[in-house]
Amino acid sequence: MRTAYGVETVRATERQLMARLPEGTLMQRAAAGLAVASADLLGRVYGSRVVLLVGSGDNGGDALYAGARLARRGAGVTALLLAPERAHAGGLAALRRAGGTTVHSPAGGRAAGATEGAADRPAGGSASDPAERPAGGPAGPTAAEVLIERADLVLDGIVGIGGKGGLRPDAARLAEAAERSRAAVIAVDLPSGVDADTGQVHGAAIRADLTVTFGTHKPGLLIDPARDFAGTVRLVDIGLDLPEEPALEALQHADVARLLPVPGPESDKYRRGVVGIAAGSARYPGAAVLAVAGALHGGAGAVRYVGPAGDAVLARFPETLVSDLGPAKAGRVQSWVVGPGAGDDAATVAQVLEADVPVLIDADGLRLADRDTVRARTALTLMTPHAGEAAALLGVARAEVEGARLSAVRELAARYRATVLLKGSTTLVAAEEGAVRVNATGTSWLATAGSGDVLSGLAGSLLAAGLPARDAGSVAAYLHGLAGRYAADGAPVGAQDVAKAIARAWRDVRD
Ligand SMILES: NC(=O)C1=CN([C@@H]2O[C@H](COP(=O)(O)OP(=O)(O)OC[C@H]3O[C@@H](n4cnc5c(N)ncnc54)[C@H](O)[C@@H]3O)[C@@H](O)[C@H]2O)[C@@H](O)CC1
Ligand SMILES: [K+]
Repeated sequence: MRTAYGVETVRATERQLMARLPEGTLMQRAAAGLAVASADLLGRVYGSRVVLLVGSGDNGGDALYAGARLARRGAGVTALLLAPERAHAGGLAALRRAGGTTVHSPAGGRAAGATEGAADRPAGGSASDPAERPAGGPAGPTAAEVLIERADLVLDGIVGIGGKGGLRPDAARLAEAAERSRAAVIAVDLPSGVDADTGQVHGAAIRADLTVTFGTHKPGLLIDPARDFAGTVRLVDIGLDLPEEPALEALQHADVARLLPVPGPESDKYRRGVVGIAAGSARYPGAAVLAVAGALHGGAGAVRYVGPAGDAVLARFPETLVSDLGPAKAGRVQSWVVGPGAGDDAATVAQVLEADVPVLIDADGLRLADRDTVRARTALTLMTPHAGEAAALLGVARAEVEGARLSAVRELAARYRATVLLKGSTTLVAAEEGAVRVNATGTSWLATAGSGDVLSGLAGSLLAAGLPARDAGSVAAYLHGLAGRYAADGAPVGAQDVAKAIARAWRDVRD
């Protein structure tokens, strides 16, 4: 299991540990790990050009100490100090002792004002806003920008877990220069400008190829949009003694393998669970077929279908038990999936919600379900909205959900007293309490019509097999994401192909 802890927890555990260790030990551990990761990325340290972006906190300290280690191995290291008077004193001294140089960098000075290797001098004037640049003619690159442009590696130590809001203008300009440069960019602890706890990005942020994070992953490193800024994430152990329950957790192959329902010698189709699918309409029969396709691959012993698309379902999947009597009279099931392609059939949704078994509500079902009835249910409820549907359920704009996915999914779970799976490039699953699960196996090719119907069937099937809602949702998202990758293989993919590839995902996870 990959886990992530929020800033408050990191700070508390760091305090405990620091009280027992000589001063500066943790920063040295962090810097050592950062230097190793930098050397790995550079390949050859000797003769390489390394630029450190240094803010006013300990994040900058990490960068300076790592820069000192690289300088000792023969790299040419220049630190751009955003606030020289507040830069980490010990780190500055270490860098200078190792032969590194420092440059004052509110990015105002023109390139002519900077000489590479000029130690301890301002890189030009103090103008830090484009409006303050010398008038007349297009402004050339600043000294800092030229250094970044020529670098092989940029270490982003502008701000770490102490960051508040988006980057300030002078820091934002360095982030833009780093993005333009061909240099590899390593974010120290997390990309400056992203919110460690939520994954929100307010304005400019560093775009990293690699993030070297200390002690634990931070939630923001696993959730979009911030995840996209982090690149590959490498965790450096600094010895933190973290509490049992993380803020966020991400299943890995071994976790999924442990959770998958596997039939024993005594199993028959009823003991393995029957999943009921109440989906599709005369207008959208395909949604029923796809939900059934997902359900057949989810580990339940049988799939029961109710709705107007029975013929279409049977034509594709003759093993389905089809009924046209409606959910209440269809026969026993251990879980229901309701909503995909349901159109305006509110009566079916209402009948399903009355059942005393776990219910998965998706798509049209999310719109048609009576909210008080959902809240009052005693059996499990799993809701599977995409960002647009989540926005409608919360009464906010879609962009608000997309920008703050973690708080949106938590809020939905609390408001509807349900487990909620929020679909997207990083799918999140939140129950009313406990760690939120994040899934990152997906691919953007999965954003295809019908793909969500397959996911619903799959997750519903896992519910019927007896998995709790959080496990059913996160295991389904994991398998579905993998299946999407296999089916797409770098090219557009249809939902049916995703359903077919679930078996391969299942086998790979169990191997
Ligand atoms: N506390 C510890 O034991 C350890 C901390 N470490 C490092 O220390 C970092 C935390 O250090 P700090 O608490 O000093 O905080 P940071 O260095 O993350 O940031 C604080 C400074 O950044 C400035 N700042 C805040 N928001 C900004 C923004 N949007 N734009 C520009 N500047 C901004 C603040 O004015 C403040 O001076 C971690 O992320 C990690 O890199 C590591 O050395 C490991 C050990
Ligand atoms: K950083």
